[in-house]
Amino acid sequence: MLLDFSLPGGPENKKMENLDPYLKAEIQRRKFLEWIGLSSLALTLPAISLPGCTTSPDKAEEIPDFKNVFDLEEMSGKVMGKDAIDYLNGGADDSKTVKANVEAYQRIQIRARRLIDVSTISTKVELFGKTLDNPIILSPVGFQKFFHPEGEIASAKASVKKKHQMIVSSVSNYSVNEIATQSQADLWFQLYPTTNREVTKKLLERAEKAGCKVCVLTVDTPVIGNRERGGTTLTKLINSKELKMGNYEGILPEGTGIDDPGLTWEIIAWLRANCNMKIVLKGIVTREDAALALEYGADGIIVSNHGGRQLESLRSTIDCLPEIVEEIDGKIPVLIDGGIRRGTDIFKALALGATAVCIGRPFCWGLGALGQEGVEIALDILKGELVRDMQLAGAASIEKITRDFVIRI
Ligand SMILES: Cc1cc2nc3c(=O)[nH]c(=O)nc-3n(C[C@H](O)[C@H](O)[C@H](O)COP(=O)(O)O)c2cc1C
Ligand SMILES: CC(C)CC(=O)C(=O)O
Repeated sequence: MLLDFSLPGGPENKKMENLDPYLKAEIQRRKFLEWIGLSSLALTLPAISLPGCTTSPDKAEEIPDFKNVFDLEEMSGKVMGKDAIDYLNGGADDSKTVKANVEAYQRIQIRARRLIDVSTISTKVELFGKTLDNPIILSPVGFQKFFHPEGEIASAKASVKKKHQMIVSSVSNYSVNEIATQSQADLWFQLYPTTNREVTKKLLERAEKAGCKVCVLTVDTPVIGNRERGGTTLTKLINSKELKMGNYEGILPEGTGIDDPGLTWEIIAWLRANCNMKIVLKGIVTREDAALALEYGADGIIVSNHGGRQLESLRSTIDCLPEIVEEIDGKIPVLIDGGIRRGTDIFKALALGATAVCIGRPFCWGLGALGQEGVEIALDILKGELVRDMQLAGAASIEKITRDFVIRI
């Protein structure tokens, strides 16, 4: 049967714990291929290979055809352990906001224009002084080794290869420095300030040393949401000796929490005084807080409800977007995440005023299914869909995707 990469210490993991991570990944891959009856593919998928394992191009057509990110979700559900699946896919309470994020996109329809030259499509966007190849960013997702042994390093390598911006979570398993060094990625850093500002300062120093120019401050996590699905998994992850939180190594005194329920808007001035990164607030869901973000000098915001994992009964993020875009009025970039599963979702978010979008679970499904290669497939699928949708809707570049392209039903 498949290897169980759920919490360390499980019966399968006992057998695996002394193995090199690459070897573990390869075994996981081979077991999976065997399980779906395509073991010959072990020789055609080149990302992680054992000595003597050769690639054979004539077998390439046998690579399973992932039509959309849901195919990756399905595959990851077969490869990963139950705890990992629940941690990844679960939300707060009854996971209604998780569903709302996805379903809300169906209440928006596209008004396509005709006879527009779409022979060349540009997906480039300008963000914080840099030109990004495309507006699809990898959201910060913690504990990625729980999904695949190569964790954040696999995701970062995929992001470099496919030219997507990646945001590293404070609670990544590999440290931001290891991820940057091994992938050569130009990363942004997501911050959970601790109650101990000296520790927070050290986290910022580590991020800056790893080359991060943008600090994404998550503002929706004064405490952790009621994660009924997966139950105690998150607490176990935070305290796990095996799946360490790389960024906190050697700096987190015993008993110091990784969230701070006392955090207020003052944190923005404190961050300004203690780092040189751009400051982006992640988790804004109202017009009022968008106004405060401007007042306190944030450089950008991400409209997010943490993928429905924090407060249940929040509106879907795409429903929150218009009032926030109106309030911000072009003064700073407004990004969005939550429920984006299709190129058309990205198109709709951009039409409603988002500068770029972030995706969480979709790239992790790829990671859980096939490691780096799976993340690459997820990114290819979403970017491919976006490009085709831009052609079909009649918008040849991102700036041409305006409000007129969508209508709410
Ligand atoms: C498994 C998992 C771990 C996450 N970890 C973090 C984190 O460490 N920091 C953070 O700001 N958001 C975290 N998030 C939230 C994501 O950044 C993002 O807001 C959310 O996944 C977007 O929704 P989507 O998964 O529907 O795309 C996490 C989400 C998931 C699914
Ligand atoms: C709360 C964090 C420790 C991790 C996280 O952001 C998440 O699991 O959603």
